[in-house]
Amino acid sequence: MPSLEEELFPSTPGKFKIDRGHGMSRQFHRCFASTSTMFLWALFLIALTVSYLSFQSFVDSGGRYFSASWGGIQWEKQVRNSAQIHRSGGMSVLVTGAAGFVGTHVSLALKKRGDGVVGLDNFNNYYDPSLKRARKSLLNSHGVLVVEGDLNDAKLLAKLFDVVAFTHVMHLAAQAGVRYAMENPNSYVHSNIAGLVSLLEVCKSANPQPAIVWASSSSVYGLNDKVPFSEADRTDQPASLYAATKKAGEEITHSYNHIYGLSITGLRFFTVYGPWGRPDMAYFSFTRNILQGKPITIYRGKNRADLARDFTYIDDIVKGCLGSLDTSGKSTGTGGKKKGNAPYRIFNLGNTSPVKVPELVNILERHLKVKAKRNIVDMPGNGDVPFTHANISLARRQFGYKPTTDLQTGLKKFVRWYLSYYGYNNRKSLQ
Ligand SMILES: O=C(O)[C@H]1O[C@H](OP(=O)(O)OP(=O)(O)OC[C@H]2O[C@@H](n3ccc(=O)[nH]c3=O)[C@H](O)[C@@H]2O)[C@H](O)[C@@H](O)[C@H]1O
Repeated sequence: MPSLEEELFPSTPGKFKIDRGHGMSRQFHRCFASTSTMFLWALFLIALTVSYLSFQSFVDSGGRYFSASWGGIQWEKQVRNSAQIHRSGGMSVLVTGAAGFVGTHVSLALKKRGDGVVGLDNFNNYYDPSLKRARKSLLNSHGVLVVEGDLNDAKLLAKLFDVVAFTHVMHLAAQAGVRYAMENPNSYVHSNIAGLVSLLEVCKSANPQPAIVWASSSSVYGLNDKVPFSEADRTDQPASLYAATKKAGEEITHSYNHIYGLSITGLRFFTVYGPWGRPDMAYFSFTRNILQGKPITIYRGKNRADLARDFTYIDDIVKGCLGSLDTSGKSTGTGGKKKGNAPYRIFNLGNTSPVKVPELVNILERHLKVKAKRNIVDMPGNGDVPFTHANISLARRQFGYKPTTDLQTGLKKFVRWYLSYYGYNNRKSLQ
């Protein structure tokens, strides 16, 4: 006896048996056959649509399945735990760039005083990612989860805001470095422009909207030669693409403040240094080279003038970041709609006492007890500015910002950390 399927879809058309003797029955049979065919086709199409949709959602969440590590009930639980507030009046903060230099220190300080902290970092290889992994371990050991992901992953950002109603965002993720912008300009656009906008888009739609404090840079003063640099000074002459993207960030955040009522605070950091610092920065790479007996290149400005920086110790910067978070004021919008004016602030966070680069090297030599092999060259046209010097009175007035660590003291702490981190303390002599 043929099955229903065989009856409807005979293997060869010739096998289809037609009963010529019974017209009614033949019509009925034809009608039945075509209804069943349509039914099966419909089933087939539904199945096709369902499998297409589930494949699509699988691909959409590809970031999760293919490249990294977020999503799922367990992950959400970890995010919630990390964001848990342990003091009255505390905040829950999303720290972007948490495995970076400033991000690590700020995350630890927030966690230590009882705030909830969730970190986000893409662990790119601009500099040794193993240092970022070590910072991540440090954060984990203090109960701070660092989610691995990129600012441009809007789905991940939205998910984080679904899981936690962050009160604040401390946005420190960026492509840093002044001179590297000539090598890899697109990385600055990717992180400092596109990444910033991606973050602001999610923040503006969040309900409640968080207040945002973010890292701008002293480099926005560019060719400004009015000293010390005040927030009201001109910032329309950037000397590097890095500076230009940070300046663009100030304008972009202003537009989100204006349209959506996001509370924004931009912090112009002045050459931040200290333990767990960035290996691409001069104080760090000079230390490495001096210890390895390699020469260091010291740039010199016009007319053989030494370059100078308002080097600022990390602990002072952390105090400035926390002071900014504490006084940020609320965003006013909900669901992407502005409900009133929100604060828009910009502060210098510097040390107010510039030091010439050769003097920085003198201090390192004393702490390391090793002479540097100095190679002094005229500053190439690489985006550097001759000097920086912060006026910090605005931050002092607003939240009592007062740096207390001079370069001599700060570098001593950095060198102690460096020797211990890279294992020099266990060796008989410095190499
Ligand atoms: O305040 C900022 O907004 C920026 O600070 C930092 O930039 P810079 O002030 O340029 O720091 P850094 O590279 O340590 O060079 C220090 C000095 O050493 C000189 N320098 C540098 C390298 C070298 O080989 N030789 C040399 O003389 C160099 O010419 C300069 O005079 C951050 O990197 C940047 O991300 C941003 O945050």
